[in-house]
Amino acid sequence: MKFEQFKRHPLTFGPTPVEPLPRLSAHLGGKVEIWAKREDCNSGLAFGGNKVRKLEYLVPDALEQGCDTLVTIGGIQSNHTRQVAAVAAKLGMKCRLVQEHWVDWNDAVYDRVGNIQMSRIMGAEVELVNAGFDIGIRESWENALEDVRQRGGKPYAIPAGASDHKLGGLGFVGFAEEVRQQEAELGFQFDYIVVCAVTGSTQAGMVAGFAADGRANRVIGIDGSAEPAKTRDAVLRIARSTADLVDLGRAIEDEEVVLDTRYAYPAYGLPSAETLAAIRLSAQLEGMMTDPVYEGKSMQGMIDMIRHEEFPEGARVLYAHLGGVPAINGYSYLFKDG
Ligand SMILES: Cc1ncc(COP(=O)(O)O)c(CNC2(C(=O)O)CC2)c1O
Repeated sequence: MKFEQFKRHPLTFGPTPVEPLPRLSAHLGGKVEIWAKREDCNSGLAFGGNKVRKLEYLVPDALEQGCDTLVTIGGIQSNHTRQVAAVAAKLGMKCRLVQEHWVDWNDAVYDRVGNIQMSRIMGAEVELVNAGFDIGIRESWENALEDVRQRGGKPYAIPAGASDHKLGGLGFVGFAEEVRQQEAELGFQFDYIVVCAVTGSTQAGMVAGFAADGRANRVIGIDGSAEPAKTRDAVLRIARSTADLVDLGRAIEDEEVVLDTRYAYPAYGLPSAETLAAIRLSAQLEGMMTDPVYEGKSMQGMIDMIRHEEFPEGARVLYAHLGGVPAINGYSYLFKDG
């Protein structure tokens, strides 16, 4: 089916803005022109983010099935679970969130601020589970689905990051379509798109979407999982299934998935000194906030690649800002001195 034929339930304000980052570009030598596409400003639903764009294509399925409860999973400071809670509130549906201990981080307020705080305020049923990081299908999530059924509810199953779902890549096929329209208005094409990848369907949707004009391998994924084999497998699998779904007309080749594994250290959810430096640089030069878990690492990667001249001179690089800033409140100690 053509992408345009898929049902979309509007949850975003419309096409997300693209803006130049001239001060950051100049600070890094002025040889690469950096732009940002602001998925972090895509919706009024509890600060929005990349998952709201994905959920626009899952919601019609949930409504058609007559589901009454959105059920999903993430870490304690999951942006994804917060966005699902917001969408459930907006739709008048119940929400069950499984929040596992994905990050070995002991900030005093880590489980009381930011994303999980908002999810609770929005009325989600938040269940803390003592299990470690894994982007795969979890028993805790399957138990939650069954518990909702046992209580007479009709759950809609949303896996981590809304990624391992038949419709999970569609939102970011739409991202690619939007970029093409914006490029036509701007009068040029972006040479590269830089995006953080963890559960995979954001990059996967972009790969499938940009494959339409031969740019699949211009989507530079920056691994944030620190388990890159799992993330890469997910991106490739979801890109291939999404390409089939939208009748791309060809298979996505393995080498069309570009995932840079250099920047996820020391672990998922834990920033390095270089991540913190990237967060501060973007904030102080462009007033653009990023986060210690996801966008701080993709910003770190983009900055490092530019400093090492890994992009050709004159390249236009589009940085996909996917949201994530609410989690920064759980890392307050790291910024106590600015
Ligand atoms: C702000 C932000 N930026 C990038 C990503 C990575 O996206 P994918 O999971 O689609 O690869 C997330 C994901 N977050 C997860 C979550 O539980 O919040 C799915 C892991 C994100 O929240």
